[in-house]
Amino acid sequence: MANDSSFLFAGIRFDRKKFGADIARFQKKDSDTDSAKISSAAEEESEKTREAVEVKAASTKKRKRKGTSSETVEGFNVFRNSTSVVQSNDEVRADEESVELSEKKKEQNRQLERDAIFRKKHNIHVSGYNVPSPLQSFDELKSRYKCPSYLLRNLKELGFKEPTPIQRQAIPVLLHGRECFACAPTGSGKTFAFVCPMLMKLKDPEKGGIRAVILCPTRELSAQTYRECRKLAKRKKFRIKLMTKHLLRNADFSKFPCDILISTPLRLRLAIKRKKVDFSRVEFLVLDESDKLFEPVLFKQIDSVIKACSNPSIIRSLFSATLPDFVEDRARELMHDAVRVIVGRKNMASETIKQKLVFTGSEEGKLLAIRQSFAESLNPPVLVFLQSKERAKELYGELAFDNLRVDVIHSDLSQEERENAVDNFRAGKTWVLIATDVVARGMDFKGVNCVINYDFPDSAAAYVHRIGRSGRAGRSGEAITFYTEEDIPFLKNVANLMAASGCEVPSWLMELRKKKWKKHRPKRDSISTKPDL
Ligand SMILES: Nc1ncnc2c1ncn2[C@@H]1O[C@H](COP(=O)(O)OP(=O)(O)OP(=O)(O)O)[C@@H](O)[C@H]1O
Repeated sequence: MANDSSFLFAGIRFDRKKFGADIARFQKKDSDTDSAKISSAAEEESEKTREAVEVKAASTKKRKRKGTSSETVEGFNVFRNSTSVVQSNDEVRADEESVELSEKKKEQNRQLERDAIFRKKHNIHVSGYNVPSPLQSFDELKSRYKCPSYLLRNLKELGFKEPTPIQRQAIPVLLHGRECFACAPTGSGKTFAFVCPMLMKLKDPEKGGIRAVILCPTRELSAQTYRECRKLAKRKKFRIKLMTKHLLRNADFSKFPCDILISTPLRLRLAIKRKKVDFSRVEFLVLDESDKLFEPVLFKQIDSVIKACSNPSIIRSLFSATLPDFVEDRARELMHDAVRVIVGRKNMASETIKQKLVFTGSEEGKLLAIRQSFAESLNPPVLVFLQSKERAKELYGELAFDNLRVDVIHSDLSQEERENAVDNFRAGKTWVLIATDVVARGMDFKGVNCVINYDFPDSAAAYVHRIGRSGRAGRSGEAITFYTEEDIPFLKNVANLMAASGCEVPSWLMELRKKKWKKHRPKRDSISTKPDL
């Protein structure tokens, strides 16, 4: 009978854990009833049999596993269905690891979700593999990336309380050693977005050659970036150098300790060609206003710099407020596993600028309109853009005697004259600065209240960058664009940019047809009212 019962119960799994309460109840009754005794005996028997079977199974399993694992069977744990489950240490660990892994995965997914919500809130769009989480605050520079205190102190002194959207995303990307191409509106703090990770990664000053390079399309912008870098690196003895004509001529580049070098592409190209400057140790290369640098005229120059920066672990980044597709394509070819960061919409004008179009009919109409505008309400500083240096000089010739504090900047001036023009405008000594596109990009003249496009810009990018000299760092600004008959084919292009950045545009403008707009610099009548001698 015992054999019979053991036969009957062999293989039956009774989940003692699950039915623990019932077992206790039955066990209590067992003492009173025969049937209960029988059942208890049967269960005991079954338990013995089960144990025997399971020990056998375990030893078989152990034998099977011999050679692959020397772990001993710990014992019986869970009874599942009708088969015995015996877990080795390995299996237990594997189970634990898989639980841990799935927890980790779940937490990663939750973090991805939080990042996506946060990015949406700040209008940040990213693409690329495994993009690092954006910064919630500058405090995270310390908690996540051990930012040195000198830099945090400098930030405080500059009055930077919260990171701007481009800083929130581009800084972690670069700190993770990822290459990056980024597009964010004018005046949105792109300079700090690349200087901050650069300073953090360089850690301390070193003597062994050039370690980081920032390329800017104009001398004015190079000089500005140099000043910004020095402000941010205050209290740390980094060797930050601006490649001037003087430096290029006189420096001994065989012994040139330099942590960060800022330059226009032409000067670096000359440094490579004439002075055989070694760029093979460069760890960071930034192409600021990258779409300008990728234009054919400058591309040859930057190409030689990119090639000279041969360090295989170099981190390259591209920044601009306008990022045409051809630049993205080049960037992808050039970079490894790059992250793309776009704030707002690509190639969009800043939303803090009130934009207006004014029909002036003719060149005379433009001069009248600007005089009238200044007479009614001159709210300096005002920046006026023209399409060529000749026209800038002509307008200056007209306005210089109008009892305005007016100055002019263009490429025919000496370096010193250009610097003076910028400094005087910054200091408020000049109210109206007449300019060519030489100061259209990157220049951070704080508090420019109004930009006047005296001559219609020659491209969408030129429009976005010119008007972006006002309305910076969250401040409001104004942009007025004069147009004549010749510019009408391209009005729709400006209207689209205006509408995209939230300005009201008359419906008739939106109904116009859009025309491909590039290098629109029509021959215009002279501005000068003085008789030719
Ligand atoms: N986090 C911040 N908080 C407040 N101000 C900031 C912050 N970051 C930068 N700024 C300020 O914003 C201004 C514009 O910054 P920056 O010149 O870097 O803009 P940008 O995006 O490079 O513009 P552009 O496209 O015209 O070159 C500067 O005066 C800078 O000091």
